[in-house]
Amino acid sequence: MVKVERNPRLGALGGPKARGQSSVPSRSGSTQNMAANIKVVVRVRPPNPKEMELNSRVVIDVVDDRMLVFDPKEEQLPFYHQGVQQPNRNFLKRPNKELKFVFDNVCGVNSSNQDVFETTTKDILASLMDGYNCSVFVYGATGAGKTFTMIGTQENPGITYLTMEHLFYSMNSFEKEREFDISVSYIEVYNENVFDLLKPSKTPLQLREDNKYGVMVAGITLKSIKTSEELLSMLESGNKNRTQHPTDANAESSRSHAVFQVYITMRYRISSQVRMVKLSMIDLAGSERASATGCVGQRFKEGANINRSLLSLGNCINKLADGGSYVPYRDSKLTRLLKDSLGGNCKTVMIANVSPSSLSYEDTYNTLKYAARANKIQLSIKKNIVDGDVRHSQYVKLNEELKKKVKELEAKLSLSSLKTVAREADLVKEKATKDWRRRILDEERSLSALESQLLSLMSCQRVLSLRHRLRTRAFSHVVDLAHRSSSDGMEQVCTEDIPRQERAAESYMKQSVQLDTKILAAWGHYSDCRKKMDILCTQALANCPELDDFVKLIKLQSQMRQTEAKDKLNKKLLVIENDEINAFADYMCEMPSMLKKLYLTLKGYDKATPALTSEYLDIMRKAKSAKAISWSDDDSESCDAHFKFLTTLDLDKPSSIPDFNLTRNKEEIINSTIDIVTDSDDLTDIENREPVVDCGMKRKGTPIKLANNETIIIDDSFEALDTTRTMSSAKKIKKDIGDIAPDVENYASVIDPKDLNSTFVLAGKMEALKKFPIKSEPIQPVKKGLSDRTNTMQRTVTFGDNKARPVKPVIGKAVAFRRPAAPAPAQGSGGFGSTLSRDGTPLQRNVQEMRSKTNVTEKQSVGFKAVRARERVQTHPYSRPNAFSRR
Ligand SMILES: Nc1ncnc2c1ncn2[C@@H]1O[C@H](COP(=O)(O)OP(=O)(O)OP(=O)(O)O)[C@@H](O)[C@H]1O
Repeated sequence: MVKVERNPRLGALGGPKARGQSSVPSRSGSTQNMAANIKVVVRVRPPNPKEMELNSRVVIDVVDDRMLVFDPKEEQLPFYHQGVQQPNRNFLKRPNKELKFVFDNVCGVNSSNQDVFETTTKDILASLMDGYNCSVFVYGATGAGKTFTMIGTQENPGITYLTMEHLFYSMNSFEKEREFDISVSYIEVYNENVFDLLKPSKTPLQLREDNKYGVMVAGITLKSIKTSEELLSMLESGNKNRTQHPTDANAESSRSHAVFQVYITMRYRISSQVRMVKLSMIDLAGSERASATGCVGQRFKEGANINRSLLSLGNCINKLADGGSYVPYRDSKLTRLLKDSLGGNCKTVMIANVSPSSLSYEDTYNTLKYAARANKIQLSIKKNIVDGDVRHSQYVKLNEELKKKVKELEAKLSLSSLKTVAREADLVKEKATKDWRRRILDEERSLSALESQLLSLMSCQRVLSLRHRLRTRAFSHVVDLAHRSSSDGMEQVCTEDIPRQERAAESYMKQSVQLDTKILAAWGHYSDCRKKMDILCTQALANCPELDDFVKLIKLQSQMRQTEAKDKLNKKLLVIENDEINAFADYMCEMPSMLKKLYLTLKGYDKATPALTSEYLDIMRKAKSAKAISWSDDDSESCDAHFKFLTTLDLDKPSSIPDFNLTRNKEEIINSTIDIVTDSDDLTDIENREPVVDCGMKRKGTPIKLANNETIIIDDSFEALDTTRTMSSAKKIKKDIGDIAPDVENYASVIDPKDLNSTFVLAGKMEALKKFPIKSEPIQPVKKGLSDRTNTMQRTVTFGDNKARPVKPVIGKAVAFRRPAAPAPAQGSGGFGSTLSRDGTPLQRNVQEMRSKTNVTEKQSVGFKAVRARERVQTHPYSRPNAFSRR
């Protein structure tokens, strides 16, 4: 069976003429696409001496200029056996393939390079001059005659020379109408490296691929030539640089693929049309079998690389012939270089060189197969024309495009510069914001430190104030107990505590003054810092409004610090108050049972009068009700000023520790004298009375610190005379009232006569004064109170000499706390806490004696009785807390 490989182009186009007709020269200047196949020409070289020597069989039978038969049937002589012709002479012999191939041209063994040129590049030269890229490459096994075909010899130049010669001839013929510019390059691909043959270098050149210009060799040398002779000498020198080594198959075997390229620029003189075309002429290295070439070492490696690149070429041809979408051009440098020739915008001629000898049977067969496959490759080619007019219009268009692009770029640039400016502005703004933040934070740190210090001092102030309040309360109670107790032991116990309390009060005064001073100083610093901070925040917000949240946060932090400090303080106050309440609760629990015992004892002795019983029952009733817990939902408005002071930390307006006994300022106290409020005559209902509240009015039993550092306690049973007069006037008074005020002498002996603020005691003055007619001058209303000394009631007392003298009577009795300093009498000077009066007699007895001395009537002694009654009542433990709780 004969296998026939048909060229499909034949049927479709009807021969070379049909293809030539498809090439329509353009006058319009526009590019025209054209579909064409690769032109495949097979050249069969003559048998070389070796083949002839070995008498190898001829496996190529060239039928005509387009057809050949591979491995044709051999002509067999008839074989007769016993006169009978036998069908097969040699049974073991492989049957011939007898494959018929039809190509665009087949050049037989007798064909010259000129013949090959005529059938190959001469045709495509017309296309080249018409504006098409053209490509010629020779393919075949080693020693098949590729280089001979391409380059040739001196006597028989190859198609490169012939083509170029013809090209120059054509150029000359077109010289009148076109201008030509021609330059050439010559490179080789050796071991997958590209080298420049016109400028030999060991450094390989790199391939670059561009969508518009296709594959390009970077750094390639382009030589301008004017004549074919120039080309010939150039090819000669280039070939000398080409890598060639002798092999068993070829004495001058080319070990590289050589690519000769001609770049032609044609400018039409009339139309200004420009056509830029490229002619590529490629002499491939031959495929080889190691067994045939006998290559080892470097040659073997070369052969492997050659085969690899040719294999890639074969793959590309197969893919292109099959119409595959992906063609593996990038598999090798060779296929990358031939990409344009095989599948791009190029008219391509493939010359397949084969040996006619059966020694190259396989190579020839493969070459023919590849050639037949390549013949199927459909190319889409177009003219590379740039019309002169078009060029002008294109220039205009290009110019406009470029202008547009310039504008775009300028816009981008200005936008970018705007952005840069904006970014710079942002940076400046950011820096300013950061700066403000830093400044605020620095100021905040200082403010926070001062604030913490101030809060700490104020907290200390509050705690101190509370402690003092509690201490004073307890002290008052002790004093009451001491003063009213009928038990000497109790009085002794209480009075022993007095000096300590006195020292504590003094210490408190000092501490409070120190604290006030410190707070005032700290507040000054804090206030300054806060003002600075406020100014800073205002400025920051004016410059950077976005700092609003930050400033709010800073202020919030300050408020939080205050709240935390207040919480801490309140907890502390609560603990202190709680301890106090617990102590008082214990006291509360014990007292009723004791009272009950005492009452029952008295009752047992039949000493419990109805009034006493009534009082007892009343007290017990109150005790029961006091035990009951009552919840108060009163808000802070019902709290006293001291409580408010304790529980608030006002950084806007720091306040001094208010004296819950003396609400006036210290200076006022110092400059004032004392008005003593008395319970008047009837003291039986003492518990039902309103307690003395502030405004300087002193409750009985309240210790009062005088300006001369004396502390007195008020007793309501006598009148005390506060005087700012000299001692002489005091003595005068004493003289005037006689012996009814015996302790004046005693007391006066221990006070500084020069101290006009000294207070002395006129015991029993009330009774004494009653003996004398007193002319009251009710001109000015009586005003009790420490706040305004000038309003103190004044009386004119007419003493024994009938001379009226202004006297400033003070109701009550002021008894000095302080024990007289040496040379105080051993038996005591009658200060408070002593069981002795000023004259050394016990207080109770003193009273009795006073009564007897002054002959006070029973009616007049109501006051004394009242004292005793009050003593009984006020020893009741509930009386004091109750009184305080209502402040
Ligand atoms: N048509 C021909 N007429 C006369 N001699 C030829 C012809 N073709 C080839 N030869 C000779 O055959 C030998 C090998 O040819 P050539 O070097 O061209 O082979 P090649 O295919 O280029 O081999 P390689 O691939 O190894 O370079 C050369 O000596 C050459 O002169």
